Amino acid sequence: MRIHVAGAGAVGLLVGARLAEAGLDVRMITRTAEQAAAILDEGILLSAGREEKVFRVGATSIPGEARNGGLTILAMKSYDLNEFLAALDGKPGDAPLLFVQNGVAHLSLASRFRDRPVAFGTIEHGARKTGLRSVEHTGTGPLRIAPVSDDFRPFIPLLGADSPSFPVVRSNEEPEWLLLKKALKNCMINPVTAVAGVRNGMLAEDPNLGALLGRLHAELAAAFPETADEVTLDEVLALCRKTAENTSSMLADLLEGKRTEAGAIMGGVISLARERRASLPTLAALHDLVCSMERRGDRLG
Ligand SMILES: NC(=O)C1=CN([C@@H]2O[C@H](COP(=O)(O)OP(=O)(O)OC[C@H]3O[C@@H](n4cnc5c(N)ncnc54)[C@H](OP(=O)(O)O)[C@@H]3O)[C@@H](O)[C@H]2O)C=CC1
Ligand SMILES: CC(C)(CO)C(=O)C(=O)O
Repeated sequence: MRIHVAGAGAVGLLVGARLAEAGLDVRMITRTAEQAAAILDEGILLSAGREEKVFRVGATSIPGEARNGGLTILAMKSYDLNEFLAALDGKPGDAPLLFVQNGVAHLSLASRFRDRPVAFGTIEHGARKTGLRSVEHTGTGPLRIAPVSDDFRPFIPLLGADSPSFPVVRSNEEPEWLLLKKALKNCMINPVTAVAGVRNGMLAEDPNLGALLGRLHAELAAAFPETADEVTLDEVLALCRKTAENTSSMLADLLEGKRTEAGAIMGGVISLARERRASLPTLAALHDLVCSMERRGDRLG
């Protein structure tokens, strides 16, 4: 089965390379023709520790190619989904879609594709894009996949890529629940690393940043008590250690002067808390700080 990976950033390149490593027929869908040409000519260069490997995959910059059969993994940022999905909207087709964005904002998109099998995934890998066709695997964790309907069959080919360096897990949880738990972790790790300008591992080492993480955790656990047993502070710290060398996706965006997913991750969770009449003052303050840093770019003043 052909797998299209739409969005060849940190996560897209990592996923594309690891699926190709498992022998799946991968084709990247990039935003620019320049990137598609680079990937086609030279393959994806994946580095993990001291190991470097090149994986030959297909590549195109034509979004409509995702209509031509196969399963499509959407690996762009949450705010870029709409533009890409416009190429599929209203077009008949039964090709499965897997969303792997952080945050909760994109959950509502599933209702636009009632004719297709849709699943939502969470990624606990660390990935850093280092060039048009190169990516560093900076931390291993599971790709969990939860289908919107109970039918997992369309996504079974992805289980074929399961390996110690790229665990792929079939989740029996509701997508809303899976994404909420991951979003809470991102609400702790991403803004703190972004504002402090540190890699993930520092949150498990620096006492002040650790205290801030603890405060955020207590606030989120009070607002979402049903997650308390599954999103423990120890688990969040374990994710920081597993991805110690990673710059979180939010910090990476600020460093590159790109738009962040503050709205999809923090904004989405703040809205969910508001519906329960719970307030998240620490998270709201971090949200404002990240938005201000994003707007000002790296300029002083
Ligand atoms: N980085 C990480 O360690 C992790 C990230 N995530 C999540 O994964 C998702 C992706 O993040 P990440 O890979 O870091 O983001 P990146 O910004 O590195 O990559 C996003 C990619 O999507 C491409 N893109 C944007 N619009 C389109 C389009 N219309 N068609 C095709 N490609 C498009 C961008 O292209 P261009 O560069 O040309 O604009 C870019 O290459 C996010 O939701 C993030 O929160 C989850 C776990 C870990
Ligand atoms: C898993 C983690 C925390 C890796 O940095 C991530 O999801 C992100 O950076 O957005």
